[in-house]
Amino acid sequence: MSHDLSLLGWNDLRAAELPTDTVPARVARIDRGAAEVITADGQFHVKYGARVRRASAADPVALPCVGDWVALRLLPEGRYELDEVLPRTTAFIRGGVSRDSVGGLSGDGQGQVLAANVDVVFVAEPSMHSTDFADLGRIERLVALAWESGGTPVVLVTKSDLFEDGLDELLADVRVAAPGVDVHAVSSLQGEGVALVGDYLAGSRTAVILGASGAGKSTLVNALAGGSVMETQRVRAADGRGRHTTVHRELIPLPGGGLVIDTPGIRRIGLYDIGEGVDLVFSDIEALAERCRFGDCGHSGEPGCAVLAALESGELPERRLESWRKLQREAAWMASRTDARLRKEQQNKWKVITKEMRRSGRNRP
Ligand SMILES: Nc1nc2c(ncn2[C@@H]2O[C@H](COP(=O)(O)OP(=O)(O)OP(=O)(O)O)[C@@H](O)[C@H]2O)c(=O)[nH]1
Ligand SMILES: [Zn+2]
Repeated sequence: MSHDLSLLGWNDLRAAELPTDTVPARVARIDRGAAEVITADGQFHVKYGARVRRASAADPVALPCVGDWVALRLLPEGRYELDEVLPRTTAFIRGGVSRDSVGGLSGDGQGQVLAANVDVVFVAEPSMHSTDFADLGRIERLVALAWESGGTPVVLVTKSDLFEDGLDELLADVRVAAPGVDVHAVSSLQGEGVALVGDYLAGSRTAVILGASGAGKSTLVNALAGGSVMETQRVRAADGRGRHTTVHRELIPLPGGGLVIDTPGIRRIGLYDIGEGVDLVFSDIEALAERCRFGDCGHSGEPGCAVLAALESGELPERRLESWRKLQREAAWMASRTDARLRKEQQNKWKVITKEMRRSGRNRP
C-alpha cells in the first residue's frame, strides 16, 4: 500500500532536513525498543541504527517517539534501520519526575519525549464532571503544558449538551483562564463543535487531546473519525479491562484529514509536568506584575502592587491568582529536579522552528 506522506504532515521544511540516501518515515508507535513507522511504501517495523543508539545512551530525549519524523537507511541485507530522528518542531517532554506506586514524587533528572511534532493541543475539560463544573485550574495547568510543548493550545469545553443554562458564562470564565487561546463548546454526542475541531487539523496537522479521565477524549476522536476507532470508557467498563487500554493505534489518521496522537503517556501527562508554559497561561498577571512599583514585588502587600490592585478592583479573580502561585511553585519544584541545561538546549532548538511556523501561519486554521 502506498501513502502520500504529505497526508501525514510531511512538508518542504522537513524535507530540507532529510539526509541524502535516506527514506523519510513517521513513527506510528514505539514497541519494545523498535519503531513502527509509516513510509510512502507502507508500514514497517524498524530497529534503531548505531547512531540513534549512541545518541540516546547519552540523552534519552534523543530516543524516537510517536510522531517523530525519522530517516531510514537501507542496509546491504535489504532491510531498513532507523538512522536518525529529524529535528522536532514540538515535543512533550516528561521531565524525569514520576509518581511512584505509593504516590510520592521522585526524579531521576532524565527527560523522556512522549510525543513529537504535535501542532495543535486540544485541552478537553467537561462542562460538567458528574456534579462538578468545569475545573478552571485544570484548564490552566493543561494549557501551560500545551504551550510548553511548542504546540498551539485550543480549549474544548466538552459535553456541552449537559449544560443548558449558563454555558456562555462558563465559556467566558474559561476565556479568562486561557488568554489568547481559542475556546469552543463541543458535544461529541450531539455533534456540536465537532466540525470546528476538525478544521484545526486541516493541512494534515497533528493534534493531541489532553484532559482528565472521562473528559470525553476517546468519544471526540470517534466523532472526528466518524466511526469507532477508540474504545470509550463504557466499552472498557463492560469488558472489565480497565482504563488505558486504547493502544492499538497511537498515530490515528482521520478520514477528514489530519492526525491525532493518543498514547498512555499522553493520557497520563498533566499531573506534574509543567514548566515555563505557566508564564504564557498567566500572561495577564505577568503584564500586571510589570506595572508593580518594585521589580521583585512578591504581590503580598508591597506598596504600588498592580496585581493586588487588580484583585481589589475585581479585574483579576482571586482563584486565578492562587492558581498562578500554585503552578509557579510546582514549576519551580520541577525545574529544581530536572537537568535544566539539557532541557533548555532541546527546547531552544524547537522553539526557533516553531516560531518560524507560527510566523508563516501554519499553526492557525
Ligand atoms: N453527555 C455527553 N457525554 C459524553 C460526551 N462525550 C463523552 N461522553 C461520555 O463521557 C464518558 C467518558 O468518555 P470517554 O471518551 O471514554 O473519556 P476519555 O477522556 O477518553 O477517558 P479516559 O479514556 O479515561 O482518558 C463516556 O461515558 C461518554 O459516553 C458528550 O459530548 N456528551
Ligand atoms: Zn506586585
